[in-house]
Amino acid sequence: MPGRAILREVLAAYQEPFRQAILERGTRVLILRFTASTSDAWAARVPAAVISAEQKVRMFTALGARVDSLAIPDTTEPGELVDRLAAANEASDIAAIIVQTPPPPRLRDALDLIEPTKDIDALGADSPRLACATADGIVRIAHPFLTPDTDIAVVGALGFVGSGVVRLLREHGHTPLELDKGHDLRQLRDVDIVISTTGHAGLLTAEHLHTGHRLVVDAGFIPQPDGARGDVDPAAAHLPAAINPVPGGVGPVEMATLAERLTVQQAAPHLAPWRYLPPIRADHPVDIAEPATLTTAHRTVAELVDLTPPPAAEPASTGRDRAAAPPPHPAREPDDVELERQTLTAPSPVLPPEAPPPSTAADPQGPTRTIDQIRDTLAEVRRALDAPRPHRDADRSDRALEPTGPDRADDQTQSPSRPADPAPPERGHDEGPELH
Ligand SMILES: NC(=O)C1=CN([C@@H]2O[C@H](COP(=O)(O)OP(=O)(O)OC[C@H]3O[C@@H](n4cnc5c(N)ncnc54)[C@H](OP(=O)(O)O)[C@@H]3O)[C@@H](O)[C@H]2O)C=CC1
Ligand SMILES: Nc1nc(=O)c2c([nH]1)NC[C@@H]1CN(c3ccc(C(=O)N[C@@H](CCC(=O)O)C(=O)O)cc3)C=[N+]21
Repeated sequence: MPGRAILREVLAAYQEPFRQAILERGTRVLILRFTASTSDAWAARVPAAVISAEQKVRMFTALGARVDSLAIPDTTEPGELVDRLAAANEASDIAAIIVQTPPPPRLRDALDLIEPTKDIDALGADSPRLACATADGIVRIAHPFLTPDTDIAVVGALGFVGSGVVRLLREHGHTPLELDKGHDLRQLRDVDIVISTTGHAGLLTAEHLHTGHRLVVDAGFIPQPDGARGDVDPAAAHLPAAINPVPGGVGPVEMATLAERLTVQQAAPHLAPWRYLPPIRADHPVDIAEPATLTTAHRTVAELVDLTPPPAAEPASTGRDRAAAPPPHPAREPDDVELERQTLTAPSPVLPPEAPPPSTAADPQGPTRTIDQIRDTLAEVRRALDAPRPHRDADRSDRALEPTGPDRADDQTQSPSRPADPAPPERGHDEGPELH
């Protein structure tokens, strides 16, 4: 799952039509995080919050928003935080307020005061959104892999991200197995899809994962001196048929979802949700941002879900004969994996705004219907891509993230504790196209 390519493509699609409008509105976003005065379990979460805040600054700036990125001490009095949030609620040019989680426990309740219309990451009790942007992105990635009878497990199901994933899956008609601390994680062996959101580096090993897993979404992001880790033990990451990398997976996907949330709210209320389509067939090439970003083992969806083989009349013009593809579950040979072009819908206004992604979850027609729906979507995407789109130039992905507007991002108290990034606080709003 090429998270960075997804983010580039989503931003490229939003910038050309909407960036100017967002600039002209003077849209502001407040990002608030806490610095650590201790070295306990809560403080261990701060580096991920720092990195994530930086990514949000870059992404919102690229969209044309002005970002106030503020770090305040974890010793801040609740009343001070309440005052800051109240001021931001009142400020008519502040469109969105994001407080980096987890907050210090004694400040948690203040998040419920965020004005619901500005709560684009579903932090407060009254947020109109069902789940945070990360959970939303995870479920979009998993969606093409889901059929009504798919068994899904969410690990870390009681947490900020995991609980959102559970809510969204339920809304799609699924009943995930919910696992959290104290549960026997070997139950994961019995499901088709694993979504892991614990933040416990290397938790899932070959004891839990195997070649029958169609998809593992690893949402863990644990910065370490030699780079970020996920929940999946790197020694077991080759086992599932599809798995996202960390970094380069869920993080950028979250940014793409947040970008959509702000764009919809500020400039494009009828914008269709961006969608992710894994490769279907080699003879259905769909445009892609950057195949070189692929770092994951991929199979076609036809191999990943229990599908009847495609009609014999379908030509397999390139690559392997899909109709002869093996069933999904037997142990995979190393040479049974091929890197294929990933597909992403044009998330832009060229797509009909009224069309939500086809839901396969509660479809009584079963898996065959799934592939039909995906084919329909692909046809739609191809039509969209055929339309003239100036920003789809060869070099558009390099231009996509260049913040060309004013950059008020101003992270006032960058944490010195970030282990993965020795770069100075000024790092990056003009350092290049990567949101990394
Ligand atoms: N875009 C991205 O890439 C994002 C990544 N993240 C990452 O996702 C991870 C989780 O974040 P968040 O949801 O905010 O964290 P939370 O602390 O809210 O949730 C984590 C959940 O996992 C549980 N858990 C911890 N260890 C285990 C274990 N060994 N077995 C089973 N369950 C366990 C926790 O239980 P308990 O509370 O009892 O410890 C908790 O319920 C972090 O690494 C975070 O950095 C988060 C947001 C976005
Ligand atoms: N209210 C709130 N919402 C969050 O979504 C939230 C949060 N608080 N607190 C902290 C966690 C962590 N998190 C990440 C987001 C993006 C990357 C990301 O983009 N990472 C890059 C790597 C960046 C780098 O290493 O410099 C990648 O995976 O490619 C990582 C981590 C969101 N979180």
